[in-house]
Amino acid sequence: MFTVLVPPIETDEQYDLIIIGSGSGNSIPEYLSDWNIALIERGTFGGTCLNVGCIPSKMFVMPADVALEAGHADRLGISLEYHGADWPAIRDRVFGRIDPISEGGRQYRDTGTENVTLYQATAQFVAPKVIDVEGVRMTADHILVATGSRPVVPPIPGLMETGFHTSDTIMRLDELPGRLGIIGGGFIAVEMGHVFAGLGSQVSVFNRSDVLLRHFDREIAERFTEVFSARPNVDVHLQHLPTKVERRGHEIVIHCAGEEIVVDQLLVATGREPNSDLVAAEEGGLSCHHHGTIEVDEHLRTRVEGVWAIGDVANSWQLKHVANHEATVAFWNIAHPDDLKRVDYKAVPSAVFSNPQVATVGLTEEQARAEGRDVVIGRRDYGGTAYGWALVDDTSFAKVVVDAATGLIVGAHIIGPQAASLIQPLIQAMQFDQTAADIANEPYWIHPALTEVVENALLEAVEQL
Ligand SMILES: Cc1cc2nc3c(=O)[nH]c(=O)nc-3n(C[C@H](O)[C@H](O)[C@H](O)COP(=O)(O)OP(=O)(O)OC[C@H]3O[C@@H](n4cnc5c(N)ncnc54)[C@H](O)[C@@H]3O)c2cc1C
Ligand SMILES: NC(=O)c1ccc[n+]([C@@H]2O[C@H](COP(=O)([O-])OP(=O)(O)OC[C@H]3O[C@@H](n4cnc5c(N)ncnc54)[C@H](O)[C@@H]3O)[C@@H](O)[C@H]2O)c1
Repeated sequence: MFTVLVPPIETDEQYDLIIIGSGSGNSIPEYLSDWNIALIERGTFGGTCLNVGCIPSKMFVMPADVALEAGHADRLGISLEYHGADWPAIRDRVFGRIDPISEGGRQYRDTGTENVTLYQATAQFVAPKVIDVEGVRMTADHILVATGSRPVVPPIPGLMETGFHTSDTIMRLDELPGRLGIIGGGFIAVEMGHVFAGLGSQVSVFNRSDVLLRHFDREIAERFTEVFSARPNVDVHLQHLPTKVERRGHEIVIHCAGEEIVVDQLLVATGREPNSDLVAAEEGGLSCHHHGTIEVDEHLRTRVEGVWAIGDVANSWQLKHVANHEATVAFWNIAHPDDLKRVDYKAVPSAVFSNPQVATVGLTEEQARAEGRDVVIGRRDYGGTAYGWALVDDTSFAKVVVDAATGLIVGAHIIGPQAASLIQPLIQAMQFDQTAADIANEPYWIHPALTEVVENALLEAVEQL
């Protein structure tokens, strides 16, 4: 499998294992406690998820959910009023929790783990299996590349001169902006759009496709777009991208489809690119796909013997639970060359923590049909179950895509409250090859819990088999 075999090399430093990146790369297992390890991190210790990604963003989503729900309380017959957010207090609570965790992790690796040497600098390959860290050349029997990804900036005229935020900076704003422009219509655009609109900013979203969340099941993307666009403080521009952005004093003017939209802050959320270039992967003999991810096999080995890659720099999922799974597999394989494990992408789920919430696993209905599968669709509105009546919900639903030949679930998609949790039994079923009929009919489903939405979607599919 390896196309590059590297003979022993003389360098300044020699380790058993070099790890580049302290996000998922930092989950060093106990069984490596007697290995001599170098951990190299150029930025804030702990990586994206902890510092600028999953964790802080969800801590902001929660107050936005509560603020939005206050505005919906009248449908339950109670009167609540949202009086606004103390943004600095929310921000300081979130980062007051997170920043010490990052710093604690940094200190632990710096002085608390005898077998680990922490370098706070940029690592770059200068040759296969040779890394340069600020002039120090080092090598190791194994090198794990876990350098993650970074925001992509689209080539919109005036953007660079005007200045803008990405997800790296938007959560640390000094004050809640009165008006926020967002370019993009994917995960970050709708999660951050929810946060700011929910807390009171006027949010204008600019998205080049005809729906938000366009990679999701079409019916889900359309429903999401409809509900999100109807929210207070939200203004969605579809099928048009800004042609120019400019600063006028303290304001930013976005030119789009003949209109000028004026905002106070601008967030660019148009995808993330892998940090393979930051580690000079090609100098190290590694080969990259055209979009920049490092090529790995099912054991997470690169083409250079002893060099491994995981997480956003190696996969296109760009999800933390995938990076975590890959870290577990790669560390195991590094330490157990005679018992290599394979990565498992059989049922990779994801969830968008916007409002409404969305969760997905497996094939969309369109993908399943495009593959030529004979599928049946089971669908249930939240409003068609007892708990949905309690919620007074008329927009949420769950949908399962079931292979008619095998009875197996090939995809599941949910939009609505607790979608990310509701989908879990369907992920389990797909992983363990349980049929839709088995999981609909065999276990108890608690009455009248919201999970009855999933049970009924399954039953509807099973009736058609
Ligand atoms: C706003 C936002 C919200 C998200 N929310 C979710 C979510 O809810 N659920 C989910 O599953 N995923 C979410 N993600 C995605 C998730 O954060 C990433 O998939 C995950 O963190 C990737 O982990 P990683 O270990 O590959 O990389 P990272 O955690 O990014 O770690 C890479 C580290 O390598 C360092 N580095 C890079 N180059 C070098 C170099 N040359 N030398 C030394 N160090 C280097 C970087 O500084 C960084 O600290 C979110 C992402 C963002 C941006
Ligand atoms: N809840 C979660 O799991 C979560 C949350 C946030 C981020 N993430 C991860 O981080 C990744 C990055 O998030 P994201 O929202 O930046 O990416 P995304 O891929 O979800 O969405 C990118 C958006 O930008 C648009 N776009 C792409 N190129 C463009 C261009 N040149 N000009 C204008 N628009 C363009 C796309 O059409 C899309 O709407 C996600 O793919 C996801 O894997 C996950």
